[in-house]
Amino acid sequence: MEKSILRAEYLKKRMDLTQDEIVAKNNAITENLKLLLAGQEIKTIHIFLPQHGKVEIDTWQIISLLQNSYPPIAIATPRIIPGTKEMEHFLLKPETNLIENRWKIPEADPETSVKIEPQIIDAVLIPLLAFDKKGFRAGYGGGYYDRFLVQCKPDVVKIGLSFFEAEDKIDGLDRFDVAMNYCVTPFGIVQF
Ligand SMILES: Nc1nc2c(c(=O)[nH]1)N(C=O)[C@@H](CNc1ccc(C(=O)N[C@@H](CCC(=O)O)C(=O)O)cc1)CN2
Ligand SMILES: Nc1ncnc2c1ncn2[C@@H]1O[C@H](COP(=O)(O)OP(=O)(O)OP(=O)(O)O)[C@@H](O)[C@H]1O
Repeated sequence: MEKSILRAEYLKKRMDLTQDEIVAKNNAITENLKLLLAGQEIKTIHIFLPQHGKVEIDTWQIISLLQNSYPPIAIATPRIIPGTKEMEHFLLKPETNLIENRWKIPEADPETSVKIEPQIIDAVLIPLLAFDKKGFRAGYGGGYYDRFLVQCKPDVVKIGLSFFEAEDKIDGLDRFDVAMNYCVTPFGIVQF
């Protein structure tokens, strides 16, 4: 199905989730991600922070788990460079000062945080609305992650997080679309 149609359909599917379903799905995604990360050698992981007021995966749960159980793993988080479709990246620590951007996505304060280069990142957790059986995704449509992922090292592990299962095929992909290596859902780990 066409990317733009899937985007609208999955925004609605998300809005229709009950609070109980959201909690259960977040817990299952965190558990499944834990299993996936246990088999990887990761020093630095890049994690998006959930948009306030929207139904997104609660990555704070994943962040707490990493900070408590795997403190040597460094966590990086993106900041949209205002007026562009580019992101820069900062270390996320318990003491990091967060500022909400115009879309109510919390971001590290660029004045007081440590900036990192995409090349040092070993794994990226990727937000998405829908994904397909080949590992392609539909996001909010900014193209932020496609621009970012090509700046990472070639063997960076690209991990999508999804509330829902795969679509057969996303149509309307373009030459910039970067496929993921895995997608973690409440139902399991999909490898591409
Ligand atoms: N938590 C989180 N952070 C993320 C993403 C994400 O999906 N989730 N993104 C993933 O790439 C990027 C932000 N993506 C965005 C893409 C488009 C618009 C946008 O065009 N907003 C419209 C309003 C859309 C609406 O409210 O439905 C606008 O400002 O006009 C905003 C953010 C980077 N950070
Ligand atoms: N590396 C790039 N250089 C130039 N344009 C790009 C690049 N990556 C993506 N684009 C363009 O950005 C637009 C949005 O891309 P796309 O529909 O793939 O967004 P998305 O993956 O849903 O969003 P996001 O990555 O922000 O979650 C498209 O027109 C796409 O061609």
